[in-house]
Amino acid sequence: MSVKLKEKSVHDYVQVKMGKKTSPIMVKGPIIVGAGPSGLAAAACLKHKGIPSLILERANCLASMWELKTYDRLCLHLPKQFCELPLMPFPQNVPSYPTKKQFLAYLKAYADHFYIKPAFSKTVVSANFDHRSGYWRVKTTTTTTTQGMKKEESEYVSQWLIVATGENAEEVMPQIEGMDEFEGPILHTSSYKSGNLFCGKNVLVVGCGNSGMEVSLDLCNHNARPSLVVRDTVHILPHRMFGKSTFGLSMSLLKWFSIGIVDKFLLLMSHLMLGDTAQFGFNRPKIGPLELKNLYGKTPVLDVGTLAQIKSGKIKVCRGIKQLSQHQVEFVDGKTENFDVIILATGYKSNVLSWLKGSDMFCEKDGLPRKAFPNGWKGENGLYAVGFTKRGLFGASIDAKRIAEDVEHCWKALAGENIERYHHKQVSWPIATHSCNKLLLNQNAAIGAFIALLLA
Ligand SMILES: Cc1cc2nc3c(=O)[nH]c(=O)nc-3n(C[C@H](O)[C@H](O)[C@H](O)COP(=O)(O)OP(=O)(O)OC[C@H]3O[C@@H](n4cnc5c(N)ncnc54)[C@H](O)[C@@H]3O)c2cc1C
Ligand SMILES: NC(=O)C1=CN([C@@H]2O[C@H](COP(=O)(O)OP(=O)(O)OC[C@H]3O[C@@H](n4cnc5c(N)ncnc54)[C@H](OP(=O)(O)O)[C@@H]3O)[C@@H](O)[C@H]2O)C=CC1
Ligand SMILES: O=C(O)C(=O)Cc1c[nH]c2ccccc12
Repeated sequence: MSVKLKEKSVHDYVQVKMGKKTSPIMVKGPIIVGAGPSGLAAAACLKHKGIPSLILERANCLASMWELKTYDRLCLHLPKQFCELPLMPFPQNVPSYPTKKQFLAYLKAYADHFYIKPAFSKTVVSANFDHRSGYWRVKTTTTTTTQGMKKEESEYVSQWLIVATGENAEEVMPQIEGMDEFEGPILHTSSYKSGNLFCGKNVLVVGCGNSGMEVSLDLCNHNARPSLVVRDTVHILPHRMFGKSTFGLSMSLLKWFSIGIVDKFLLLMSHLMLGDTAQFGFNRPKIGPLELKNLYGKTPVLDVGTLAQIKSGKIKVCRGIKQLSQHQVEFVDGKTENFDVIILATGYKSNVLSWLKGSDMFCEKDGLPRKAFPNGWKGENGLYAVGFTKRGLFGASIDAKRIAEDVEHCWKALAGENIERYHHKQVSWPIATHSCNKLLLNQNAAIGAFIALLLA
């Protein structure tokens, strides 16, 4: 059964002032942290089941990682059917590998379709489960610049908390000896837009994941002189094989063959199509590409033309960095070279541990769920995680569907006890006198204040 609810925006939530203290904002349905693809997918799956939710987002736009932290030439590496969110496919006129702009347009249409209206500029700074009340208490700060810098603090309360802040929430900024002495700019790929700013410059790109490889190619196409730091082993695969996407082909093969066999096939094809990558400085890991992704989440590089530029000598490959000085970089093999700019393509990390308190669902080492895929989505006390599977957008969609189903069980229990009253007596929804809730919850201000008192 799905329960139709009146649409609500964050402005409809009740906030009660009690003296100087602002009362918590009671949220109907789950609080979702993050308005990226994962948060949107979770909100849409819930909405589809008639369950409202509230997304808290630190940026002032949807999918801020895609909007603000990606380079101009970025396209999805995987075909669109592996990147669509639940319940709404990409439009047919979008190409197989959507551009960043097309992907963002799809996400906007998705949010509009499901009437998802996140609360923007709300950075979640802490989330605690209150065992007394059985509710999650989520604190945010808002920084507004309209009347100078103004910091506002708010608290939101719900019995469900869905973490959707992503595997790429913060940049990994390595500490390299002599970094302070280097006189040129040092930037992370999250602030790199295009090679046109670097024409004629010697640029060192640190890190050879998909970002580092593609940024090196972009620099090359804009007549900069890139060098790429490769400190460890990496799998490079052709982006396409037999006119099909390597990823899509692998997924089809995995239906029939073991991961070991598919990996052997991928390595053979890669050798035939790209040659021995070790000759160009890319030693392959001992574990095959799909197995490595599966076990450790390390994504193989899907080559979109970088290797050809390396073969032609337009992009140089260097070993790990030993230290930096004013203009120079010394590598671990003793070589030194002058550079104008350093671009850190050193990846990203989760930020969950910095704000989620009192839960051991996430591992202290990497801020990802402790339980391996496909079980990482569910924690204790109404806590969920979406988009931490190391399986890209496809993994996020799987999580979102599971979470919505799980919340629905509890929501239905709620509905079962209140549906009669909702329909016949026209009271506001939900009035929670049910097994999942430990508190009476209404959106009316007086009860809001009462709960605020309990929580204080
Ligand atoms: C360059 C790049 C390209 C990629 N391409 C692909 C691809 O082609 N296919 C694929 O499947 N995957 C791809 N990925 C993987 C990527 O992780 C997903 O595409 C996707 O963005 C993940 O969505 P998400 O919502 O989990 O995280 P994000 O998109 O990172 O969204 C998380 C949101 O949470 C917000 N947030 C973080 N902390 C807080 C806080 N404390 N309070 C409030 N809000 C907060 C952030 O501002 C952000 O808007 C790519 C990743 C990168 C970096
Ligand atoms: N079009 C697309 O679909 C694209 C997708 N992506 C995805 O975005 C995610 C992030 O990718 P990306 O930004 O490349 O990050 P990754 O984490 O995939 O790669 C980071 C790279 O930096 C290296 N590195 C880290 N620290 C250092 C250091 N101190 N010195 C030298 N090298 C270092 C890592 O090496 P090591 O392995 O040794 O730690 C690794 O090669 C991935 O999932 C990727 O697939 C990215 C770009 C395009
Ligand atoms: O871009 C990413 O990081 C992704 O997670 C997408 C992805 C999931 N599984 C893969 C296997 C090979 C290449 C990319 C991916």
